[in-house]
Amino acid sequence: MAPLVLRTVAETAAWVDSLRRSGRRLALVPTMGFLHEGHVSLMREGRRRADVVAASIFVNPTQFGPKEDLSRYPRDLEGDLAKCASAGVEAVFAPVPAEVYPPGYQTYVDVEQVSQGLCGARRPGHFRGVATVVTKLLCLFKPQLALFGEKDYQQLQVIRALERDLNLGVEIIGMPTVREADGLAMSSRNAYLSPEDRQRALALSRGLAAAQALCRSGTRETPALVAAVRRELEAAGLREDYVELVDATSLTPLPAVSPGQTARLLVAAFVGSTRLIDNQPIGG
Ligand SMILES: Nc1ncnc2c1ncn2[C@@H]1O[C@H](COP(=O)(O)OP(=O)(O)OP(=O)(O)O)[C@@H](O)[C@H]1O
Ligand SMILES: CC(C)(CO)[C@@H](O)C(=O)[O-]
Ligand code: BAL
Repeated sequence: MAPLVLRTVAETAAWVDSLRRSGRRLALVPTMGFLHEGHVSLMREGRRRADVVAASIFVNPTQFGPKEDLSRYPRDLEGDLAKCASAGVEAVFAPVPAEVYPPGYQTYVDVEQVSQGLCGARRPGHFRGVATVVTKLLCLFKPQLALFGEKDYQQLQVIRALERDLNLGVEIIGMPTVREADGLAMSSRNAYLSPEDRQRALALSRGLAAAQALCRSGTRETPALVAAVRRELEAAGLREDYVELVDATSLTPLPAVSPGQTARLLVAAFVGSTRLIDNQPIGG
């Protein structure tokens, strides 16, 4: 069935109220639209864990830097609604920016520590925008659970922190990265890639796999693991934004992967003008 499309905060609040009166458990999947199988995996898991799934489709202006791709970010509401329908989504919040940030809007959420490095360092203000809109969505929908992808690994840690620090009482579920058959992490921004760039973009997942193989064979020091990723980026002619090995929860940089440690290797790189990210657990 086609999902109910909610355009305003007032309509959404009324829908949420009636849902709460019915006692049904709600799962929320926030997105920026141009949906792919990664998003659909979150929706299906939400359907499995709750009675009702709602999604938001909102290209959030506050998380884009002044020179980033806000105006050309891919959009396809009609196609997205069809995908939501087939994933069993009951309602989709698809507001215009002024509905989320009306004149006089002045409240922002800063998650201090986990926002600092990685994408936070490379995209100043990005996680302030993400944390603000996600807090607003969680307050509006009051879901029992909300699902996010590990593809945006730092974002997931930022959202876990804000939920905990603000006592929002929402279960935050992190879901594994859905990949194309050749390993490329699915991402709405893959739509920007020419066929040649699409091939070159494989260097991100290939580099992470090479580092993991190296680690499994006993090389556990950060410089060697990072160099394994860099080799793949360089061979494909990609421009590195960062390659870092960090603790999987605090995201603080690690000098090496210690035995039994949960570490995460993260990469961001430009394929032409398109910035892509990927990550994976490493060691263990
Ligand atoms: N390949 C994926 N596997 C699992 N979850 C994903 C994947 N891609 C995105 N998600 C998750 O879907 C949610 C919405 O993400 P978003 O709409 O920004 O999609 P995106 O493909 O990450 O877009 P972008 O290309 O702008 O990074 C986020 O929680 C994100 O982590
Ligand atoms: C979580 C999110 C929907 C907030 O705008 C966005 O950052 C995304 O799509 O990952
Ligand atoms: N998927 C994270 C949203 C962004 O890059 O702005």
